[in-house]
Amino acid sequence: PGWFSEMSPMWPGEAHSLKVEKILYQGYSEYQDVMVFQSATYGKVLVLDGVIQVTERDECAYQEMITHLPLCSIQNPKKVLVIGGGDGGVLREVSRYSSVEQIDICEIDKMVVEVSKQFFPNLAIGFEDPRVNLLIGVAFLKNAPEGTYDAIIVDSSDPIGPAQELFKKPFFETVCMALRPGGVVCTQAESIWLHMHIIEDIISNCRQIFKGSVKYAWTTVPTYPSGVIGFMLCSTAGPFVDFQHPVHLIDENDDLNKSMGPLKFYNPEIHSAAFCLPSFAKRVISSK
Ligand SMILES: NCCCN[C@H]1CC[C@H](NCCCN)CC1
Repeated sequence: PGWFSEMSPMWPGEAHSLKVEKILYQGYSEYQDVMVFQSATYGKVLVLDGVIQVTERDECAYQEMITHLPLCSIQNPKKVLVIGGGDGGVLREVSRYSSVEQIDICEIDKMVVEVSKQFFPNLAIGFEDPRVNLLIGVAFLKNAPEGTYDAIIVDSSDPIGPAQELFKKPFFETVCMALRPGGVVCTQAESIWLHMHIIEDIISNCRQIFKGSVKYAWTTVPTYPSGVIGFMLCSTAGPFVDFQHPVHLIDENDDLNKSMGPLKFYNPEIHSAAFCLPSFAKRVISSK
């Protein structure tokens, strides 16, 4: 009945709208307002504090890129940590790797997990993998184990709200300590059309903390404001990581991948292309 418009001070003067067929859930967790609606053309939509998180139609772009950009850049990831990601989509993508032995996920809001399990079975399937350990809350981050993870994926919402700490320097230091030498992190890194200042801050923090590679990639997600979303890819000191040329090819015929269904978005060419930037962004990002 009507339209949902995504308005926010984070993208002033613009709003992406989706035609609503039916509101399926509305609730308040201890951290944020949670809503799910059936849209006319993008499937079900998850909204937190008025901000679109995932839609069934285009979530593949975000979940596949934020996961495979880091994991295809290293050999044989074994231990993976997901921060945020309570909808389960990133877990689904991480579970495609037979080399992975342990997937820890640290999500602040258990309502996101419960709502995803109820309304987004194709994302929550990620929680069914026996390698997954779900930790609710932030305590884990306060004393994350050092030098443990091959890869950390920070699948966060935006700087205004519960995820604001995940965009600050101390958090990047915690992530760096939790990684093994040559380990990689991939974070949700906003939009080059909307947030060049946020991106500049993230880049300068990351260049100070991560002594390996620091690269920015981006992709298209129609239902995120400005239609694009970026990723910050960093590696710690140790074995060199060339993010722009994947060293691992996902084998779509192995059992794990078959059970997750074919990749809808990610492929090796779009992996490399994701690091090509328009001049206005390249000028800022490469110079930092
Ligand atoms: N697993 C999906 C989690 C969703 N991540 C974020 C949801 C909010 C979205 N705002 C985009 C704001 C403009 N860059 C960024 C991705």
